[in-house]
Amino acid sequence: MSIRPRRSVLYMPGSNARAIEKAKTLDCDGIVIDLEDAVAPDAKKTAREQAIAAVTGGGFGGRELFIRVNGIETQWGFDDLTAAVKAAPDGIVLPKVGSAELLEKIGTRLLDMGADRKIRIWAMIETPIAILRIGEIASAAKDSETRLAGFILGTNDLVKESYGRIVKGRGPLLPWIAQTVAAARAFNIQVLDGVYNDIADTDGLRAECEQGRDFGFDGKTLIHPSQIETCNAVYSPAPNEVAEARKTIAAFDLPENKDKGVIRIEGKMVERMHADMARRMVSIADAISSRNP
Ligand SMILES: CC(C)(COP(=O)(O)OP(=O)(O)OC[C@H]1O[C@@H](n2cnc3c(N)ncnc32)[C@H](O)[C@@H]1OP(=O)(O)O)[C@@H](O)C(=O)NCCC(=O)NCCSC(=O)C[C@H](O)C(=O)O
Ligand SMILES: [Mg+2]
Repeated sequence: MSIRPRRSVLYMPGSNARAIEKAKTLDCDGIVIDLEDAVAPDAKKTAREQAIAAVTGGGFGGRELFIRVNGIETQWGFDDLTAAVKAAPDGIVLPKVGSAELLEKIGTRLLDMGADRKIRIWAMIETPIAILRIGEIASAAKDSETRLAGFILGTNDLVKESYGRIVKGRGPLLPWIAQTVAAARAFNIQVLDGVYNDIADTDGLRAECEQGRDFGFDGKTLIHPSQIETCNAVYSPAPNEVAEARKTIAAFDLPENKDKGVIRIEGKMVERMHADMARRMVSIADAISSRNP
């Protein structure tokens, strides 16, 4: 089982050259250079040029590199996509995806452009229509030409579009969060949680990271370097959890347990599915410790 850590994925505006440069030194697993909502209309062209120069220039080590383009229907979308394809980041993030057809259309366009096969597509789930069609959108991953690798939740836009409010604990969003994670898992794609806007509130960030982790997210998107440490800590399996996982795997590997579906370890019932969960946890822990930032 090979897993790439995506505990912490930091956004930065493509227009902010200092932030892009600083990202090369930060302990995050991924970086999203944003051309969309964090960039004012007058700065769109500069942001695109800076994003492309940064990706092409490299220097980001093992951090996964994403460019978030403007929606393809906007005046900037097509030029952003064309430029991103040339720069060839690991992922292109599409904002406000509302249908599987859009992903198919983008997939065809990437093929026509001769885009490097390594470029994956990440769909932002941030509109009510995306929530209503979440299973259908995730099912686009069955068609490899869509290159759909994962979902990124856009909680700011979701709250805006639903006329809701951002509240501690995210009560109003929980059904949508659950739907998004379930759809991603059903079609075997990754899923990253939305951002936490209150940069100074470390306790609130920790609570939200824990909530997202417990829902099953692979990691969280972030907006400020100060959020990385907390997020990495929450999304890294704890040493005692990893030790327990290794014990579970070893127990099922014993010859006497080879044909058993369930065993008792230190007083607890453990089934083979727990061994599968343990293997996943160990893979994540190994991937984190062997990563090269
Ligand atoms: C939110 C900010 C505008 C705050 O900026 P500022 O007050 O200037 O930050 P600091 O002075 O605290 O910065 C300290 C140093 O850290 C660097 N920095 C700051 N932010 C970043 C960053 N995101 N990436 C890399 N480096 C960063 C500063 O350059 C300072 O460094 P130094 O010069 O060495 O002192 C700002 O943090 C920011 O712009 N954040 C990202 C905003 C963004 O990209 N938003 C888009 C995605 S959020 C979203 O909406 C998701 C989704 O679509 C949804 O709908 O929910
Ligand atoms: Mg958004």
